[in-house]
Amino acid sequence: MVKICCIGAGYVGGPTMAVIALKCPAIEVVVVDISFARINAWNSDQLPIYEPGLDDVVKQCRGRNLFFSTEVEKHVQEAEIIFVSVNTPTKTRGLGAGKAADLTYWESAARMIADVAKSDKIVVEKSTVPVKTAEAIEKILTHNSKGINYQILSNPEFLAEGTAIQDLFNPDRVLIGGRETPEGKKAVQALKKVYAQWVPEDRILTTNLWSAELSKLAANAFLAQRISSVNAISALCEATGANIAEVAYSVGKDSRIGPKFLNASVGFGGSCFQKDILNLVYICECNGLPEVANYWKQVIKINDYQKNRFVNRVVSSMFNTVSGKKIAVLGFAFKKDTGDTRETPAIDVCKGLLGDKAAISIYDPQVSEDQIQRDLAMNKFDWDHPIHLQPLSPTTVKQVAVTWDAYEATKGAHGVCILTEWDEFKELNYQKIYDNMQKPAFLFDGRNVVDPEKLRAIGFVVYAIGKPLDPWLKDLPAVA
Ligand SMILES: NC(=O)C1=CN([C@@H]2O[C@H](COP(=O)(O)OP(=O)(O)OC[C@H]3O[C@@H](n4cnc5c(N)ncnc54)[C@H](O)[C@@H]3O)[C@@H](O)[C@H]2O)C=CC1
Ligand SMILES: O=C(O)[C@H]1O[C@H](OP(=O)(O)OP(=O)(O)OC[C@H]2O[C@@H](n3ccc(=O)[nH]c3=O)[C@H](O)[C@@H]2O)[C@H](O)[C@@H](O)[C@@H]1O
Repeated sequence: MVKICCIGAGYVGGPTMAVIALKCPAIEVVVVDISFARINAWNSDQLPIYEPGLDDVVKQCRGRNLFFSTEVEKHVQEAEIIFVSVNTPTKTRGLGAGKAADLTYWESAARMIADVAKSDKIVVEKSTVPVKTAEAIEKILTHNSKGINYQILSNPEFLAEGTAIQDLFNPDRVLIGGRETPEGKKAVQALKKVYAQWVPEDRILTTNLWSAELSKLAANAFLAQRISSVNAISALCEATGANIAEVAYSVGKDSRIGPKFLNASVGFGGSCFQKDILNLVYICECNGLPEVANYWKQVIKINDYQKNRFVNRVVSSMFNTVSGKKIAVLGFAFKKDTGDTRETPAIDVCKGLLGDKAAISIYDPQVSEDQIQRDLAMNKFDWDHPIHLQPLSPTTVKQVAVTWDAYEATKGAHGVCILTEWDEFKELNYQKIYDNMQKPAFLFDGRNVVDPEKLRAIGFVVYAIGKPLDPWLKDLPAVA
């Protein structure tokens, strides 16, 4: 039986390996992690991440050919193929701080593999890494190889959270990069054989190592760029009376542009877009390409601008101060159908409102109070380090309350901010919410989930990203 080991039982390692185990019953898959809490959760009925369809897949194969363990070295030693899916945070100190990828966790995984291996291994980069990382990993592995043959492959992951299982079952493409030597080609074929169990052959792309590594960074940069592009246009819509929904629809109808990823929002979040673009920017700078670096940097700048613009709209609409006012925040996750809050725009919006001394009441169907308090207390980029290295009981932010009900969160509030596009927010009884709020009652829709006209008919003052402005806001100065 072929044995696969995956180092890192996170959002990528867990679901990816569960799907490999499901689709390849003849392969034994062990997912290992240094976090006992994470592995315990993977072995329980309460999985450590919320992902539609994941419970089902895990239930079908856990204990059969899918295992979760903290015995990292044992399983690394036994495996023929080792996926490495550990964190690759943005560096917070030293050379490249605030931009470059911190490869500490990757390096320690590679050194551990070199220390314990007793047979030939295929080592697969599953984490998103800078171009040329494979070269560094190769050096670590072969420096003291004891005659062991290592082949490094780049097999970046393209799943999106909230649709991970669907994406893994039916990927647009699987990308495998390897060395162009006979041994390299053999390793590529071995990994291709795994995916070919369920992915049509024409969707399995094989390239050289550097193309595979760079394609992942480029794909995320292109996706994020679309959001910043539509968000930039949303600001112009508000200034001119155009409607971003109509503009995005008309633009997306061009088959060369396409309709996806054109939803204007309060800004993109998630663990990767910002991190990967910063990483790309750093790589461009290191390669003497400042113009290219600045081009991509602008995608991040517009995203920050969009989040600031939203906070400024809230504060300026409410008589230029939210001090002591209750603001309800509906949605804290970075997108719907996930409990993940990494780099969620809600963090920046809440911090902005707290900076103006608002009292915030937050409701999200999948995010716990503990997580929200951690997020609001944590320094930038600190979240992307293994959980056991993060402070256990962070200081709680006193002006923040977390509720488990949207009606409770909005009761007595002066304003409501919708920051995640959860489906249930479309179905709320907004008349009831309005009746229980302070007047004038403000609603700021950062995800365009409500119909502004219907809410205005109830009596709300409504701001919706990129939509024609409420008469209330029209006379206020443009904000940026
Ligand atoms: N979250 C996502 O949707 C996607 C993430 N990626 C990339 O995949 C990589 C992992 O991301 P996530 O799964 O979201 O991170 P994560 O933080 O959920 O999981 C990483 C896991 O690795 C473990 N770990 C760290 N160092 C270790 C070591 N030396 N030995 C054993 N375990 C170790 C941590 O304890 C943690 O559980 C990143 O490079 C990310 O950019 C790529 C595509 C999608
Ligand atoms: O490398 C990664 O981590 C992954 O990053 C993204 O996946 P993810 O961050 O999980 O979620 P997305 O659906 O891409 O959404 C990212 C952010 O953009 C926002 N978004 C998305 C689309 C849109 O039209 N408008 C918009 O504001 C979302 O609300 C969310 O905050 C990519 O879509 C995946 O292909 C990639 O594998």
